[in-house]
This record gives sequence, C-alpha cells and structure tokens, in this order.
Amino acid sequence: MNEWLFFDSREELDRTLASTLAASLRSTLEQQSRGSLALSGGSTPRGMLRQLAGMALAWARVDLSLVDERWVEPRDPDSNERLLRENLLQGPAASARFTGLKSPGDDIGHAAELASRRLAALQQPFTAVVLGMGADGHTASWFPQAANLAALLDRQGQARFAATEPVTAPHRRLTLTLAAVLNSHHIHLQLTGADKRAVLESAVPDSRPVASILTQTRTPVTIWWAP
Ligand SMILES: O=C(O)[C@H](O)[C@@H](O)[C@H](O)[C@H](O)COP(=O)(O)O
Repeated sequence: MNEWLFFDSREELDRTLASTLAASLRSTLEQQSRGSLALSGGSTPRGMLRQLAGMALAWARVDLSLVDERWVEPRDPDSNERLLRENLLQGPAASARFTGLKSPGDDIGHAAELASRRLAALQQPFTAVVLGMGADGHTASWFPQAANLAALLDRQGQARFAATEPVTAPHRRLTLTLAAVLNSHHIHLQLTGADKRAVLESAVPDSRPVASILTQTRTPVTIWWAP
C-alpha cells in the first residue's frame, strides 16, 4: 500500500507534490461540490505550500484544515496556522475556506471538541492528507512517550481531534487522530534528508508512531522523499 517517490531535489519534490494535490482536488471537484485537504505544519512543507498556492483550481470550493497545531497564538512564529496563511492562503488559494485549530483562551480540550465538530461540517473523506515526520518518527502530533499516544492511534476511536502534550517537543498540541487521518482518499508523507529516510525505513520494527500509517491498509500512502 505504500508507494515511495524519490526526487533529486526538494524543489522538484515540492513542485510535483503541489501539482499532484491540485490534480486530486480538480478530480474531486468534478465529482462533488467541495474538496478538502488536511495539511501539516513544520518546516518541510513550506516550499510545497507556496507552489500549491499558485495552482489554478476552484479554490472557493476547497476546505483547508490543519492536521495539527501547536497551542500558540496564530501570530506566533511556531503557529501552523501562520505557516499556512503566509505560504498557502495567498494568490489563487486565498479564496479557499480555511479553518484554524487555535481558539481564543486556554481550554485546549474544548478546542479539540470544537475542531471535531467543525470537521464534521467539512467535506469528508479528505481529498488528501499531507503528513510530515519528525526525526523521532512522530507524525501529526503523535509523539513517542505522549501519555495519550495509544488513544491517538486507536483506529476504532471516535475522537477526530484530541489534545496531547509531547514529552519531546515544545507546546501542547491539537491533532487529528489516526482514525480521522485515515478518513481520506490519499495520504502523502513528505520528508527530506538521509536521517529521516533511515528513521522511516525502520519505523515499523522500531514501533515509531508513523508506523501506524505504514501498516494500515485502508488508505493509500505515497511517501515523498528528497535528499
Ligand atoms: O506541527 C508539526 O510540527 C507537524 O505537523 C509535525 O508533524 C511535522 O510534520 C514534523 O514535526 C516534521 O516537522 P519538520 O518538517 O519541521 O521537520
């Protein structure tokens, strides 16, 4: 179920993944009124997001969601919402319907419930979900050693979003659960560098959180790698 695509450069990967996502959205919009993407934050996706922003498609019919969010204000440099606003919600893609995850106040548990209810109103299954991966084998905000990692990775779980407290990374997080991520027509896993490739290649025997994406057979997975 897992297809690997290798690229000579990160720029070529970014261009190709952006074009693939745009083509998937166009195809979805030929069959239904709206399409939807769930996108990850971090540093890896920035170039791809910029490429995607310029793609010509009916963006007003697209729902954009975050896979996860750091529990910081949207103006914070660590905010994934800020990453999307600065790199994707520009140009043609600015007319997409974006729903952020950080709500006012500090009640992250309530925000998880709110985000889950909002997700129910979005086009589901997702047209696609884009994941990254950390050097510790986390993806989304499913961090090793997190107290509720098992619940986040429960494929029968009912929760769509959940709050979690990484042990190995800053900020509380709001994240899609595995069950919610699998409710997608396609999962794209984007990572770069030899170190992350090695972590991914041994993720299953090492029981890394990302292994839950690699071992499932419900949703097709494409792995996008460049040096
Ligand atoms: O909020 C986040 O950080 C992401 O959703 C997270 O899952 C990310 O994909 C990995 O941590 C990789 O991050 P980098 O691309 O910065 O290495």
